[in-house]
Amino acid sequence: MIIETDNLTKMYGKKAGCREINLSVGEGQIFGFLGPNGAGKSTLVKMLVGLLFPTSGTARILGKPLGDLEIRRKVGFLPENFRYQDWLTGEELLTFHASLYKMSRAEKARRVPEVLEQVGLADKGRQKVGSYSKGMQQRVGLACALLPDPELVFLDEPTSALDPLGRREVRQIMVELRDRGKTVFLNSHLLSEIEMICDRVAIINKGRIITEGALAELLAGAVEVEMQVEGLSAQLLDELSALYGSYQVEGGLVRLSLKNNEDIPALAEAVVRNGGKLFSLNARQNSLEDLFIDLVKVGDEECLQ
Ligand SMILES: Nc1ncnc2c1ncn2[C@@H]1O[C@H](COP(=O)(O)OP(=O)(O)OP(=O)(O)O)[C@@H](O)[C@H]1O
Repeated sequence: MIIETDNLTKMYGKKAGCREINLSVGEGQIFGFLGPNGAGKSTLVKMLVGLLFPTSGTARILGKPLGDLEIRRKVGFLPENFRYQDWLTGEELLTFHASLYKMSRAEKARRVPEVLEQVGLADKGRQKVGSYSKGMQQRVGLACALLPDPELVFLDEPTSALDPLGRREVRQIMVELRDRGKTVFLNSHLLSEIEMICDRVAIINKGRIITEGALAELLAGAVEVEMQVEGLSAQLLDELSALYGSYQVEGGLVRLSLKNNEDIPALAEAVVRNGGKLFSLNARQNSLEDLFIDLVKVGDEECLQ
């Protein structure tokens, strides 16, 4: 495992940053870490990159305990609130970060132009960071994170300042990293972005992980169906109720939820067998946004009880 945490907890005085986090992130995947504002995402990432000490619990990164210096050289990090030295040029900033990574002179000379190219700033390296747009500053931050060709890279909202084209380019960079066997730990509020590229996700709310798994499996459940049916008999409605629990009828439209796509043929068959005329059937798979809102809402309601 590339990241393994065991009951990792951070308390800020009496307030929890995150509690009893047990996560495993495997090699060569893009792992999406999401949660509402103040849920504990940055707290966890800061502990994993060594900026905060856990209050209790342990974690291993690339097989070594937190704080191992050799491992830190193999880890990249783009923080959420990036702010770099305005007076340095892009090249100078990267050269400084390369020194922090203890790169040799030759390595610096090779990697700095490479990462500038990778993030689309090849012709801006001699320009002062203070004159960069917000999107360019985010790109140079990403370049810092990619500098050591990391085995594991933490990206906290890496596309928040980028235009749609820039977002696509950064997604492409993340996918390329994964294709080269690297692991990307991605914090993002852009659920569509997470849905597009992540292999696994975890959702955190109020400091605790509330779900974790392969994205495809998490989204495999609940399919919302809307059917236009003529001839809705009591017998048909009884069967729908017996098979699928609740349903709603409005005019000739019937709406219900199925556990997954596999149940669609049986539903159509039940309508026809009970004398219904099926004019249309539209099925919509739950999106990550639906899942996120449902889970976070349930968590909040439980807290109020
Ligand atoms: N230095 C700190 N001192 C006290 N409380 C803190 C500190 N940093 C974070 N917190 C609290 O810990 C909780 C988790 O904060 P954290 O910044 O990890 O959330 P987040 O999920 O990253 O939020 P966002 O999406 O808004 O960036 C919040 O309740 C926050 O107020």
